[in-house]
Amino acid sequence: MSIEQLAETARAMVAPGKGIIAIDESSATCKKRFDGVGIDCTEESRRAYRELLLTAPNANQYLSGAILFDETLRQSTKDGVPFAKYMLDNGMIPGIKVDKGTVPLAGFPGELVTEGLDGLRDRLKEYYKLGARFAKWRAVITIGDDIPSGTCIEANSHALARYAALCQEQGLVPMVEPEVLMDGDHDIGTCYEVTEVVLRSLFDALYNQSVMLEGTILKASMVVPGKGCAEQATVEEVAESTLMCLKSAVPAILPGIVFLSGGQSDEDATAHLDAMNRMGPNPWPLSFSYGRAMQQAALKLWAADMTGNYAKAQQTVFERAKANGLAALGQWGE
Ligand SMILES: O=P(O)(O)OC[C@H]1O[C@](O)(COP(=O)(O)O)[C@@H](O)[C@@H]1O
Repeated sequence: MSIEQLAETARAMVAPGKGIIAIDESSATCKKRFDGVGIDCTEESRRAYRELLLTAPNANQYLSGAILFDETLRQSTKDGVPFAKYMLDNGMIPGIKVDKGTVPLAGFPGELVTEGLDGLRDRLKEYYKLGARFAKWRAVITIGDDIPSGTCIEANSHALARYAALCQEQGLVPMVEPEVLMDGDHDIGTCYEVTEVVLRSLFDALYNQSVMLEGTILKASMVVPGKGCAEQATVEEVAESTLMCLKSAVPAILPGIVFLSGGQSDEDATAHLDAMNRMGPNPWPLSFSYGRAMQQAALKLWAADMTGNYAKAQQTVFERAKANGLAALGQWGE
């Protein structure tokens, strides 16, 4: 796979006014979300829910792609069209979550490292055949007393870089996601410092593993105070801090940055993205790869009445996609 083809896919992922819907919850996370609204989590209920999200009428005007879970990439619409084919036919790029989740980092209480490198080359080969053109790996960094440690940051960066190099070898664009969690009572300054160190470490590791940045997308967390912090930040503060942090640590050659929502409200996730784009021009397109901030309204409606609310739930997916697509242009709420 040439770097030009990878770069083309990466640019298409962050095409103007478009972003990504993240529907790659592992079955355990999906169960947590379904339990929250009283839905039985079965292979078929997960399939039906993902169909609702992927086939929301006109949402593809604002969605360049979706991140799927392994199970979903192998599933089809109720009419028998494989989801990957449905997406490609509707102008959306199929992506796949390839990490195998987090485990405690031995010797470092309270810290996590992401697993999934063993056998990854062969899994990527298969995912490519199934239609995936980008792949996501999520590392989790927790802020707390004396953490994150340098060891945790380095271990996660090293794994991210190894996965990214394998993705490019197999023709998939890596979407590297080092998520700094919002859990905790730390202030926005602490989140800034940690995020900056994490990003510097990540780009250092990507460089060391010869990952081509032109064919890489960063999925970043925004710089925000911890959920338990008494002093919450304004939209402008979050946008300014996040932009400054990214500008100080992310090379300009990167084709784009997308954000995770991390537990922010739908409105906040959109407002923050919009504000950052209004503060541009920025070195890279800034867009979204939201999970909860794209889905939670639809999930609630669908849970309340699966048949009666089906169209309404799909309409909210369209509305969330449109709002975030406009925010990616800095034109939300005009
Ligand atoms: O815990 P899991 O199953 O890996 O899922 C974590 C989720 O976090 C994300 O990376 C970001 O989602 P949010 O926007 O809801 O924070 C999703 O892509 C993914 O589904």
